[in-house]
Amino acid sequence: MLRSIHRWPGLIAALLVLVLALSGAALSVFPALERVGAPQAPAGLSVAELAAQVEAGHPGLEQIRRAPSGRITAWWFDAGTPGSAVIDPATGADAISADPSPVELWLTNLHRSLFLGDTGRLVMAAGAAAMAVLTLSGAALVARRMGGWRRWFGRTRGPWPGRVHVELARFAVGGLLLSSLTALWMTASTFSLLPDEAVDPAPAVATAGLPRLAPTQIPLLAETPVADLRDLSFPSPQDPTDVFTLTAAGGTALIDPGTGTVLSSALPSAWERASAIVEMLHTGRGAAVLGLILGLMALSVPVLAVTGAVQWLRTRRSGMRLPGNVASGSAETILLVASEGGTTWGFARTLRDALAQAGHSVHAAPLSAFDPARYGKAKRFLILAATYGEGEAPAAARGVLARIRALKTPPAAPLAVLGFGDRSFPEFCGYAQDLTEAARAVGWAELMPLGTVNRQSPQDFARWGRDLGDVLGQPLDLAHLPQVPQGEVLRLISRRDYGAEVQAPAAILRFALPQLGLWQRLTGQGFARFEAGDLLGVLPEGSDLPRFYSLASGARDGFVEICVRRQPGGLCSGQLTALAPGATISAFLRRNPAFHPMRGHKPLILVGAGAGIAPLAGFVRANRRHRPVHLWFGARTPESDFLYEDDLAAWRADGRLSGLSTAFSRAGRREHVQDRIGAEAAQVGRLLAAGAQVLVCGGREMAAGVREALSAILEGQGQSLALLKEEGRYAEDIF
Ligand SMILES: Cc1cc2nc3c(=O)[nH]c(=O)nc-3n(C[C@H](O)[C@H](O)[C@H](O)COP(=O)(O)O)c2cc1C
Repeated sequence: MLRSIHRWPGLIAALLVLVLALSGAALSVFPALERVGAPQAPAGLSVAELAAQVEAGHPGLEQIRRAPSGRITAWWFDAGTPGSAVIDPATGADAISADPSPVELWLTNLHRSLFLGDTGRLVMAAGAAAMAVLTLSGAALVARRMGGWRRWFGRTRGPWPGRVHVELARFAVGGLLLSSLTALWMTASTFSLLPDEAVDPAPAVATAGLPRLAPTQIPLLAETPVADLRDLSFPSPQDPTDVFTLTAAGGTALIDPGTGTVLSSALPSAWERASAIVEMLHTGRGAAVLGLILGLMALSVPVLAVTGAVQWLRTRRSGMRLPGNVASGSAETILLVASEGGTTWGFARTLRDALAQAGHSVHAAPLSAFDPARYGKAKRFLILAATYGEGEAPAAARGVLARIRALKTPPAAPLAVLGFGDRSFPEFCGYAQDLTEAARAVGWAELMPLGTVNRQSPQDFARWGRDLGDVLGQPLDLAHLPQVPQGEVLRLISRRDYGAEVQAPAAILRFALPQLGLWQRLTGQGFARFEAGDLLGVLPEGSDLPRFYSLASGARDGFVEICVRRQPGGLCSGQLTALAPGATISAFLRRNPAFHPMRGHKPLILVGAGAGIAPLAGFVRANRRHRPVHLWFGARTPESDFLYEDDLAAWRADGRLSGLSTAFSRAGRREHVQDRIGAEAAQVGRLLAAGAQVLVCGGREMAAGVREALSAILEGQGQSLALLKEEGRYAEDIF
């Protein structure tokens, strides 16, 4: 609910709020410039002295006004010609032109009304209202995410768009709320919806009709310091009944020009005073530093808009929306989902529907939104969690384990965890296991022992559903039809074959990028945005289960490239390695953020064997900034299966690859890549000491050997692989 309140005004009024924020930020500079540029009155100068000095230079003086910045402007009528200037109060002489800056006028018109008069003012007021709703709902969402208002400035976790959004929001929210609420007040004032009009003094009774006194002879003008002055109007020489009108901090007075006596006066009402304060807070006129701070905060709005939109698109893309969700505070079953590719959300939907049909109220949410304080009516927690990397959390759920481990009191309602994984990975459902152990460690009661679903098996899921039904005391039929991801057609443009002579047939397959729609380009969906190391899901003919291949190219390369080793009896690898140029396949993209080089210029140690070179070759190809990259590559013989041999030589020559070490198991020294790493331990050690990140891709045995070789080197440096992993400096992509 709160999220919808935040999302919809944000999406609908985004442009309006952006115009308001950016023009407001630009306008905030003017009061500061005026404050710095305006000649200030010397201390103790009275209004009478100032008026006398200005009148000496401009006998036809009509009005003097002092702005909150201290800037004094005078208007006069000289020989039938009107004139005006900013006055230097120290001398009474003209200082600079009183004409407002055309840029400021243009910006003010844009900011107030989009140049559309009253209609524009109402539109901008709607923008300000949207901004107020956004800031209030945003503040509540930040507090919820951080685990309460008291942890407002706590550490943020999770994927970057959400993190940047929260980091910025918590600093800017106060200023944005102040700006939007004061804008609404000022609009109400403009449309006379507030009783804040200036209280005029009662009309003056007749003046004495005597000749006008000099300003210095008028007691009230002599007593009033310039610092209190707002406005002083002079009586018209042609009208003997006209008076001096002085508006100062304390109110407005009408003064008989012939006697200097106050004929009538009025104090400003509380509303008028409040409106003056609101105007000062909004415009920064009279509070230039505050204005600049508010302007800076307004500059966060474009970043908030972009990160908010990216987050929204990501959520949509990963299917994290189950319509008809019950609010977190009223649901009895809390269903939390940790997913990277989105398929677990399909299972969550089936489970939610079955539970709802059985009469349960279910709140489904991403696991990253887990917050024990929010589930007032919870009777049970169900966590569906996929596993990535090497037994790790999907990117969106990173940090949740630490939050569970830090719980002082576990939720009262018991927990069941269902892991989604693939038995071909060494850490089958490793993340679900970690969640179960963390929950047990903090004393969170178990509703059911850990369940697992291998390769999205509907049978495994149905079996777990029956067990859950037994615990709930009512049958639960979970008939889930896994959704086959929508593939796009990729056409093969070239292939390079290797390894047939050494019984390790493999091919580098290069496909043309599919045609992209405008929406895909704008949102970065599908093949619009990918990097080497991401995964290509290929749907083989005759199976609904996709097979994943690491990408050897990024979108910037302009093609989609993978390496495929033909597995004996392998359905997908058999079909792929039989493709002729011009043939097509159906495939989709899956991001794999756990296996990307970290940003920066620290060295990369790339280790791969056979077809495992694919993502590593992609990293080298993308290394246009020439960070130090050293590749250790293993194959059988240099003649048969040295994949990318020519490309590697070219990248070595142009500086994208700084070092290449090869290991051939059936030629020369007859060694494996891990042996080469051991033999070159000194160089590996130097790179590790320089902060290198290690990325390993290949078979399981090779990865185990590499781990062992690296551990030996790290031990010598007082380091460990576990430490490296913790710092995000070691990642594997194993098949
Ligand atoms: C790059 C990658 C790494 C994976 N790592 C593991 C793993 O270490 N252990 C495991 O059991 N499953 C692993 N899996 C399998 C996924 O957990 C499994 O396919 C899951 O159903 C995906 O759910 P999702 O689509 O909701 O993210 C991995 C899958 C991919 C694509």
